[in-house]
Amino acid sequence: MRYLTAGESHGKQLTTIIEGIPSHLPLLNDQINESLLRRQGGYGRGRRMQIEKDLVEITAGVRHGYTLGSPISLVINNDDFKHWRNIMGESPIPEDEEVRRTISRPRPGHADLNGGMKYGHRDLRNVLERSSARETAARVAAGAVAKVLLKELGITVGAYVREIAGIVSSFDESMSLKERVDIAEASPVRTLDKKAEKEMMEAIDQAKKEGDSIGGVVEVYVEGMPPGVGSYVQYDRKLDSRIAGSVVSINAFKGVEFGIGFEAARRNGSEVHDEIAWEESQGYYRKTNRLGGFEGGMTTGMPLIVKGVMKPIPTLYKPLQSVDIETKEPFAASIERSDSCAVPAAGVVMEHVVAFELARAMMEQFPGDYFPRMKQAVDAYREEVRRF
Ligand SMILES: Cc1cc2nc3c(=O)[nH]c(=O)nc-3n(C[C@H](O)[C@H](O)[C@H](O)COP(=O)(O)O)c2cc1C
Ligand SMILES: C=C(O[C@@H]1CC(C(=O)O)=C[C@@H](OP(=O)(O)O)[C@H]1O)C(=O)O
Repeated sequence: MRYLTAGESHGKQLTTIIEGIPSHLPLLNDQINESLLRRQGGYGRGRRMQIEKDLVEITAGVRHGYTLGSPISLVINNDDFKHWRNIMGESPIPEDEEVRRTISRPRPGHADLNGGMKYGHRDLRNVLERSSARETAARVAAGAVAKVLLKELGITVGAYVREIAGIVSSFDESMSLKERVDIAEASPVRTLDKKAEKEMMEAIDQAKKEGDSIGGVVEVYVEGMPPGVGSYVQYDRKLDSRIAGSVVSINAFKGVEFGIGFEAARRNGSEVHDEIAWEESQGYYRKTNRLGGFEGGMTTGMPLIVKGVMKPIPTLYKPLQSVDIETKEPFAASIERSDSCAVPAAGVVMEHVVAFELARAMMEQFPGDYFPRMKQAVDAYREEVRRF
C-alpha cells in the first residue's frame, strides 16, 4: 500500500492517489472531510485558513460508498487559486513583474535556496509552491482513508498537543484514547490541560505580537494494534523506524520519541523496560508502557505513544537576514502572511501520517485484496496470539 500526492500551494488543486486499499471497505467523503476540517483549525493559524474550505472529491476507486480495490483518487481544490491564476501560470508568463511575483529572496528555514540550486529554479516560487505545508492536506486525506480501514479492524488513532513554546501539558495518563480526543477537540490548542491551554494561547499571542513564531511537541496515541505487527528480521520492516521516517517527513518536524523517548537515556534499565504479564481475557500485556508500544521493531499490543517535535514556523514577521540570489545583496525578508504557530494543526497531520503507516503494516501482514477476508484474518490472529 502506498500513496503519492501532487499539487502546488496556490495551484488549482491537490491530488492524492492511494494504491492497495482492499475492496469492500465502506468509505464516504464525510469521513475524509472531517479530518480535513480538523487540520484547518487550531489557534495560531494565519489568514490563508480563512480562505480555504477543504473538501474532498473522490474521483476514482469508490462506488456506492464502497472501495473497489482499485487505486483511490482524491482531489481537494485550492480556493485561493482564483487570486493566483496569473501567477501560477494558467496563461503565458505575464510581462508585468508585479503580476509575475518572481521570488529571488530565499527564506531561512524553508526549502527555497537548496531547492532552487538543486532544480535550477531562479524563480524560487517554483520551489516554495510545492514545499509548502499546503501539501499536508493531501496527506491527511490519505491518512483519513487509512483511519477508516484501521477503525474497521478495531484500531483507533488520535492526537493532542503536549507542549508549545516550552509550556508542557500534564494530564492523567490512564485516560483512554476517547477521553483524550474528546478533551483535545474541545480545546483551541488541542491540549488536555486547561492551565497549559491558557498559557499556550498567551504564548502564541505574544509570539504574534513580537513578529516571532513558536513550535512544540504533539503526541499520537493508538489503541487496538495487535502485537507483532512490523518485523525484526530486516531493517526496513521495523515499524517504529518507518513511523519515525514518516513523522520527520512532515514539514517542520525535527524529531520523534516513542514512549518516554529521550528520557530512556537518563534512566536505569529497570526504570525503562516494561514487565510482561498474561491474563485470560486480554492475553499478554505489559505492566507499564514506558517504551510506547514497540519492542524489536514490532508492536507489543500496548497503546502506541509517539511524540513529534515541530520547530517554530520559519516565516517571521520580524524578518531574518538572507541574500538576494540575483544581486547577492543582503536583505531582510518581507512577509505577506503566515501562521505564527501551527502545532495544533500539525498534530492532526501527524495523526494521519502515522495512521497511514499502521494501515500499510497491517496490509503487509494480512491478506489485503478483499476487506472482509482481511478482517477475518486479523480477528483469527488476535485470538491465536492471546493464547500463544
Ligand atoms: C500545518 C503546517 C503549517 C505550516 N505553516 C507555515 C506557514 O504558515 N509559514 C511557514 O513559513 N511555514 C509553515 N510551515 C512549515 C514549513 O512548511 C516548513 O518549515 C518548510 O517547508 C521547511 O521544511 P522543514 O522545516 O521540514 O525543513 C507549516 C508546517 C505545517 C506542518
Ligand atoms: C496553506 C496551508 O498552509 C500554508 C503553509 C505554508 C508553508 O510555508 O508551509 C505557508 C502558508 O501559506 P500561504 O503563504 O499561502 O498563506 C500557510 O497558509 C495549509 O495548511 O493548508
